[in-house]
Amino acid sequence: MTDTRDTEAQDDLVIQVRHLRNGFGDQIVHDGLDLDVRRGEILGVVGGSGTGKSVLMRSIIGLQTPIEGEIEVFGENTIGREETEATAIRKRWGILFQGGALFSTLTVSENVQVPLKEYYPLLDQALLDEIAAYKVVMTGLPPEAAPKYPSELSGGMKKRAGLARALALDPELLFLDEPTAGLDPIGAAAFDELTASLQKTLGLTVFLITHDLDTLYAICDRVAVLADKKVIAVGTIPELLALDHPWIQEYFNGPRGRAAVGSAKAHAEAEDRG
Ligand SMILES: Nc1ncnc2c1ncn2[C@@H]1O[C@H](COP(=O)(O)OP(=O)(O)OP(=O)(O)O)[C@@H](O)[C@H]1O
Repeated sequence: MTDTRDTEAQDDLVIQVRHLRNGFGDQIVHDGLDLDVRRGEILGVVGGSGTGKSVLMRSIIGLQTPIEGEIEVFGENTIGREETEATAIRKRWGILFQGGALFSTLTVSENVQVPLKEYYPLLDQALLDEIAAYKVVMTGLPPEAAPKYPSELSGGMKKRAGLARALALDPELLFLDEPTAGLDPIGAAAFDELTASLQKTLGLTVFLITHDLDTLYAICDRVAVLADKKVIAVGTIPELLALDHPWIQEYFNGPRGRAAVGSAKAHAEAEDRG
């Protein structure tokens, strides 16, 4: 995509977005947006409401056709692909949409089996049940949750069930759209820990849209900031804090930002004490 980038660094990029332009009618949401996501990182994506975080994710996963720009995932261009090629790429990622997006008429186990049946139609039912049971337990749900319907689950359990479905195909890349929204602080911290531990054990790359400062401090390797229709900065939180952009300063140094630093420090100290 860029001639100047050396091959090794490019191999290390799971997502590359260049010159992205998106809009709806007269409204331009992205204009000249660039973003790299590195293999094995948890990248937090932040920005004010309506800055186009979800539209960016939808563009990367092929649900939104950009007006202009290039997007590569796993080194493959994802825009305008033949359906069979697009399917091969889609198999390699999992998505947790805002709110979990579970099918309400299916049980948790059946929800997890949806992508398995779509991509592997010949798998027999016993194996499907077994894989679903494994994914359910892997996301910290009790095995008894598998035959339950979404309406019988708490908000946190629904998120975990959504995550189990996102992990159904053993993806390398995970998209999480506001995974802790609507969870109480304890549930949100537990979900963060789950994300971090799955990322480590499964070697995942994670694209994580969030408004949750605690999540950024607790588990994100780098943070990308969307503003002015672009990614205006990407880096670790200390790197971002060194910039004097007003939104970044207000976001990280406002009262909620300072509280998140305090809770991250307290958490680290508690871990040190064992
Ligand atoms: N299908 C659509 N049709 C028209 N406008 C849309 C559509 N999808 C998104 N938009 C507009 O694009 C802009 C960006 O939306 P998006 O949902 O990506 O924002 P966001 O940064 O994810 O916001 P939030 O943090 O509130 O979830 C908004 O102004 C939204 O109204």
